[in-house]
Amino acid sequence: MIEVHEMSYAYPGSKQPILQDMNFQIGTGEIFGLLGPSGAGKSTTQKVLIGMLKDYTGSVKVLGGEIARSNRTFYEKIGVAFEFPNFYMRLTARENLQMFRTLYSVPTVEVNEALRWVSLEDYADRKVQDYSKGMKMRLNLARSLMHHPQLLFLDEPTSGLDPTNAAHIKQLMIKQKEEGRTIVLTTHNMALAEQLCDRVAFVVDGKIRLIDTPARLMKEAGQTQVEVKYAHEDGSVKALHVPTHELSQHTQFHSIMNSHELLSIHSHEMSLEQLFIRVTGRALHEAEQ
Ligand SMILES: Nc1ncnc2c1ncn2[C@@H]1O[C@H](COP(=O)(O)OP(=O)(O)OP(=O)(O)O)[C@@H](O)[C@H]1O
Repeated sequence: MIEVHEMSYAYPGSKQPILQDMNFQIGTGEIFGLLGPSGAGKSTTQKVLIGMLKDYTGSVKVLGGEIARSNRTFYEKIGVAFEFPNFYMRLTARENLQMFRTLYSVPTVEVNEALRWVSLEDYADRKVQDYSKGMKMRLNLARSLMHHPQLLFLDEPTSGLDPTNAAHIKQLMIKQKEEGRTIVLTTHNMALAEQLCDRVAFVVDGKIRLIDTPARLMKEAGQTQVEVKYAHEDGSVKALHVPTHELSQHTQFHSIMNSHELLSIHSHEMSLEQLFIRVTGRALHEAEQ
């Protein structure tokens, strides 16, 4: 479905390539997650994959052909929902989708049906300018699915959604996968990646550091780890996480055990998020660095 070989990309005018020597394949029916902190290059990678940025080096084959040479029919086979959708704000959701439908030469779903997919049927006749950010995102997802694309590119598909709507969108993605579609998504959200993705790629500074299934990643990094909560000198509560097998050699752990008031100790499995920090040395969200 997608084959990327030694792909690098530099934005015009920038000296350094933003993406460097990327290699990966995505199979039909897979949900593939590009995970990484802000500025890692996830969106740029997606823009190369959808043919928006064609001046890459290396090879990028999508749906059988080199993407730099793709033609209009390619866009009838893919669906794209990026974070900032381009809607006609003064038109209603229904009018917007009707307008987008006319752009396709392939069969498209009825507008009401598309709105039902994302639970917006009751707001069909409201102007998009009066939609919340989350509603616009859902409308954008409906737009990207209207023409039954084989391949979907989603940028942060659940960001900004409340838990109910996020769960609904997750179900919609699972349904798309069950119907045989391939999904490439970007996210900062490790929980989403764990729940949805068949495989994930850790992207940092424009490079892919690791690709695997969430289950295998967690098994390999695996083991359990111990979380120690202790009282810090400044009065705050601090936490330290140590893989169980490193406990006997872990100097900081021993120092805390000997010199601080311990509030709790328990063991749990390492999350994908903690694994990301271990593998890349970087946090997914700046506040955690
Ligand atoms: N049009 C552009 N021209 C020059 N540099 C750009 C352009 N767009 C993005 N960049 C730079 O490319 C790098 C990667 O950006 P990109 O948007 O791909 O990251 P990201 O991982 O998707 O981040 P986020 O999670 O915040 O969306 C950043 O350093 C960004 O500043």
